[in-house]
Amino acid sequence: MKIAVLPGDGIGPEIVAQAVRVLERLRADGLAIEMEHAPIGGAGYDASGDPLPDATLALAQAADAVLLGAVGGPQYDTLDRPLRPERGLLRIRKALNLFANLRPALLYPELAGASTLKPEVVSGLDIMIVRELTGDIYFGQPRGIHVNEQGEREGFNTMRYSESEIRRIGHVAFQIAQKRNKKLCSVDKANVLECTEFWKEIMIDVAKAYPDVELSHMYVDNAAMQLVRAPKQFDVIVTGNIFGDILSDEASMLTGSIGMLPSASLDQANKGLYEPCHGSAPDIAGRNIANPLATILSVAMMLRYTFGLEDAALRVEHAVKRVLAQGYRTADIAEAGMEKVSTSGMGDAVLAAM
Ligand SMILES: NC(=O)C1=CN([C@@H]2O[C@H](COP(=O)(O)OP(=O)(O)OC[C@H]3O[C@@H](n4cnc5c(N)ncnc54)[C@H](O)[C@@H]3O)[C@@H](O)[C@H]2O)C=CC1
Ligand SMILES: CC(C)CC(=O)C(=O)O
Ligand SMILES: [Mg+2]
Repeated sequence: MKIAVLPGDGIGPEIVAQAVRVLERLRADGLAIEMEHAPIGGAGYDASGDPLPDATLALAQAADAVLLGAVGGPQYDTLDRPLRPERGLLRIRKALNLFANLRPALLYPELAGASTLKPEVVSGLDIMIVRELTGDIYFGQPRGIHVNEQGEREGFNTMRYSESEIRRIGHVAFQIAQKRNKKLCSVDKANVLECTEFWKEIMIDVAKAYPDVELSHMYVDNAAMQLVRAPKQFDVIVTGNIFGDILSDEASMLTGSIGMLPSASLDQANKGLYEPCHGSAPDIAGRNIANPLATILSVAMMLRYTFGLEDAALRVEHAVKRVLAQGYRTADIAEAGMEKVSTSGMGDAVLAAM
């Protein structure tokens, strides 16, 4: 199992270090895991002037799976924007054809008090957000900032989806729904945006191949509201790139913290890139206080989706559950009066629980 490890920036190296310890422990217990590190994002730019250096992309392409921390930081938010996502993060997603982004928002019962919602509203919460990851307004051309016909500067992006892009993410979502509670909600803004009107039309057509799955539709503004009103009405959500990006950050708070939300980004053959849903958190970087559990849970997703090692995935997930039951909390999930552990302290606890 060849794993490319790309820690990135900000808290990326801190949280990835804890996930690597988990992989090392699995290796010590017999799994044939090989890891190689490479820079991405600001680390790549600082090393070679490129947020996705050729050697990093080649390593990721040759690997079976990629473990990523996060990229970005205020030092790169200059006018020339050296880390424009289409040069780094979006580029690696496209190059590896990672069109299916799975973001499970699962509430560990031990964290019910850390959720922004009342325990009775969130207890038992288990939503799978299936986000299309290589299309939509994040990739659509044309895009840019130019002077328009009135002589005024304007910025513009293009929301677009081809039929085949919608169909393939639709099939992924329906197949996941089949294995769960056979309920799929497609989120769009079909009342205003032709692109998502088309999305809805194709989803309805894909549904014909899955008569056992109940397909519903919801506008994204309502979905954002329903997620905080009555989130347990959802089981599997399928949506486009930008809506999925936003709704998954929102859903993370139902589970206690964005530091709890892992993700898998998969191609057609389940080769995958695994990363927490959050960013590089520059506001807490370098202080050993970030929550590494989303990244550790991303390792569990890697074991499950790319390597088919369900037992190893469960071992990691059970260890996370155990440390939460034992009362270990990083600052983001600590309720008032609870003792807080550091990033590495949480890693120690997970390893001990394994
Ligand atoms: N996949 C990626 O690499 C992503 C990168 N970014 C980049 O990250 C940078 C910061 O972006 P933000 O909008 O601030 O989003 P962010 O997700 O990095 O942080 C938002 C808030 O959540 C907190 N947070 C995030 N992860 C946490 C963790 N593991 N433990 C505890 N608290 C955590 C942060 O401290 C911050 O208050 C930007 O440069 C952005 O472009 C943002 C999202 C995804
Ligand atoms: C470049 C952005 C699309 C990264 C992000 O916020 C995400 O994938 O969640
Ligand atoms: Mg995001």
